[in-house]
Amino acid sequence: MEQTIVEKIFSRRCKKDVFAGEVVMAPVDGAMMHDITGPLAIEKFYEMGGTKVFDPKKVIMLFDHQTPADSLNAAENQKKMRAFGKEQGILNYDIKEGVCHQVTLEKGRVCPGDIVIGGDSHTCTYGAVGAFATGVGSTDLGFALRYGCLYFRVPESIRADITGKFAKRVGAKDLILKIIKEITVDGATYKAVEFTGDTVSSMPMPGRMTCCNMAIEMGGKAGIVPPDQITTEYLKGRTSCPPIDLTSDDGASYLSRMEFDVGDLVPQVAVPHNVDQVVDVDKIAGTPVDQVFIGSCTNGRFEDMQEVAEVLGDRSFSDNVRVLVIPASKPEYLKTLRAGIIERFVEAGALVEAPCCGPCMGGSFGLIASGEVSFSTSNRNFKGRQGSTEGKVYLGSAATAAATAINGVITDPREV
Ligand SMILES: CC(C)[C@H](C(=O)O)[C@@H](O)C(=O)O
Ligand code: SF4
Repeated sequence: MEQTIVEKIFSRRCKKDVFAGEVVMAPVDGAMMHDITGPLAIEKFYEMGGTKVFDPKKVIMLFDHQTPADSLNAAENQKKMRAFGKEQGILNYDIKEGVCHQVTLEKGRVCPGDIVIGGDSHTCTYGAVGAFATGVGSTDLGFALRYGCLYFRVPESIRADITGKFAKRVGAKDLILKIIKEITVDGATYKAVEFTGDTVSSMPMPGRMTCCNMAIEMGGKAGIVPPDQITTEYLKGRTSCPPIDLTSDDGASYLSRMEFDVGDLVPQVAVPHNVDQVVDVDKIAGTPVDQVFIGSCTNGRFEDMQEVAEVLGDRSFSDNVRVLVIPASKPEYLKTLRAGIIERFVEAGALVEAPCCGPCMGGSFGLIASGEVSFSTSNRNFKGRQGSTEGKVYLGSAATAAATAINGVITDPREV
């Protein structure tokens, strides 16, 4: 019987043909843990009688959410994880590398066809390299650390066929916001969203990461892009993955198939307080903002920084806006630095911080007060997401964030 890419991955790893709807115990090829959910997973691991993790080489450990430790509690959690990493022989990237999902991919910890879990909902980002990757709770993570496997219900797939060429200043973030608007915040609950079509097959890795990252914002269990030459190029020099041919069969069964043409797509913005409340930028252009955050696992890569720099040119950011820029990882930070872009941002009035989650989830620094408005390149705008429950968060691309930071009001990046 013909299979989707996700069914193929589970069949390969379970060594038998499996299809959507089946519950299987599957081996995990990677387990990511960070400073927020890691400590509880460790507790669960011990509670289940664990002494040695299933394979220290398959555990990815780092701290990114509350870094450098912003409270005594965070410091204690990180201390606990450092000790566990040491005891178990796990390579711990600690606070030095940046946001978990960016780091996991750029360190070559995920191969096409892998099954990877992480104690974080945006683990679905790794679908960008053709892996099945999903966020799990700390109990599941603790179980996987102990046994190296986990129960999964093989998800049905929704296929998003995307065609056409993006207009200038329009890209992957606008596309995924448009898709979320169509599917809604729970329209893909426990489903895999497969991104295909000529727009995706020619999309560079950063855009694929942005799309897969936000699969969870539709309730998706996973997002996935069929691995191809772009994937191979990305993985080169990072890791050596066994060759694998992974595409869905023509007759594979999908829950639904959707088509999107990006040719006439305009910049999209998610307005408070849900990610599927998406409008064309002109509908809310002129809305004053207090803070602009450019960063996160969704849009904190060099390409995003480069686009901000292009939109900015030799101007300054608005005096009425606090502009926080946080490259997602050390290599992305260094690339931005070496291109002279960080210097430009600082001159223009931004505060550039070292790689971490920053204000993305309002757990660390850069919070907004009641009545304040944030424009953010991240992935969530729930009430209270970036500070006060009386604040508002708008989401959009790096280009739209840049234009907004220049004018101090939400601005169409094609018009600056
Ligand atoms: C802290 C963590 C559990 C959380 C997640 O799972 O996504 C965070 O990364 C987020 O973006 O809200
Ligand atoms: S950058 Fe934001 S969305 Fe990504 S892992 Fe950190 S808190 Fe979660």
